[in-house]
Amino acid sequence: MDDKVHIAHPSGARACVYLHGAHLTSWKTASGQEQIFLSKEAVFKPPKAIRGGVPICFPQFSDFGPLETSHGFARNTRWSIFEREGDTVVLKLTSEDDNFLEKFGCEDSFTLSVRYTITDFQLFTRITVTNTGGEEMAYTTALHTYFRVEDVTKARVEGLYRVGYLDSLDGRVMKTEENPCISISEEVDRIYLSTPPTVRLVDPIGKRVLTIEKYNLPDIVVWNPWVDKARRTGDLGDDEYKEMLCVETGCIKPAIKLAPGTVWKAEQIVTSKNNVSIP
Ligand SMILES: O=P(O)(O)OC[C@H]1O[C@H](O)[C@H](O)[C@@H](O)[C@@H]1O
Repeated sequence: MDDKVHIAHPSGARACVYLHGAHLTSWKTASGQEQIFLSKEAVFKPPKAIRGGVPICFPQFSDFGPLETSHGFARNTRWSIFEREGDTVVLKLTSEDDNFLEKFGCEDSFTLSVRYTITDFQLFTRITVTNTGGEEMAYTTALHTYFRVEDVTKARVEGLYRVGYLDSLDGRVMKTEENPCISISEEVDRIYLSTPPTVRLVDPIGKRVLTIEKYNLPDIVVWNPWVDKARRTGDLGDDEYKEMLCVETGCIKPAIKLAPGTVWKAEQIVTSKNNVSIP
């Protein structure tokens, strides 16, 4: 059975999603430009998560939850195809698919689905969680998107000015963003809380502006491993940190609490403007 799904839009836009993790590894807009970073050293062998693309962190982001598996197990597990049509694919993972209790200590009963749709210059992602059990379910989640940038030292994230963040490199103490534009010149690992509905990633050398809109995903992680962490990360090339910037939309703090039988939905819409001249 094939382990990946290709979706296409009549404009020429294309995307590729692996069943392993429902992991989007490539998104090319109608201009042909790749928007997503995927490490040349990525390992496509479960249970290892794929380095790059869009890992889905569920039912926990990092260690924000009771599980020992960082970022949860959805990214390490094979999903099934629920729907597939032209520009859209919907993948599903349910707690009945695998023994998540024995393997990861997860007691919840749930259905998780992710829908990807592409248009000429947009990528729509919708996550739906249904609590199919009899107890309240608590979880944290994120779309851990590795955006491709031509030169991370010239890239910037806009829209987080004056937003509070937990600095994961400084004991997760709360700080406030003092810069209207966040630029990267060292390792950065921050969880911005209660962020505005739209942020922008500007990549001047790649001549592109990505607008990230989101619903029900209040938090944003900005991560770049920089030199030392890239060297320590086995499935990332030593210099590849220059070509990537993670801007991860999520629900991290506080955790979501989902009553039995209820449904939670969240969406992210990324619009990429290509071939723009940026000063
Ligand atoms: O190496 P991974 O488990 O894929 O995690 C990669 C990164 O994910 C997030 O961005 C976290 O904030 C980082 O602390 C972590 O290093």
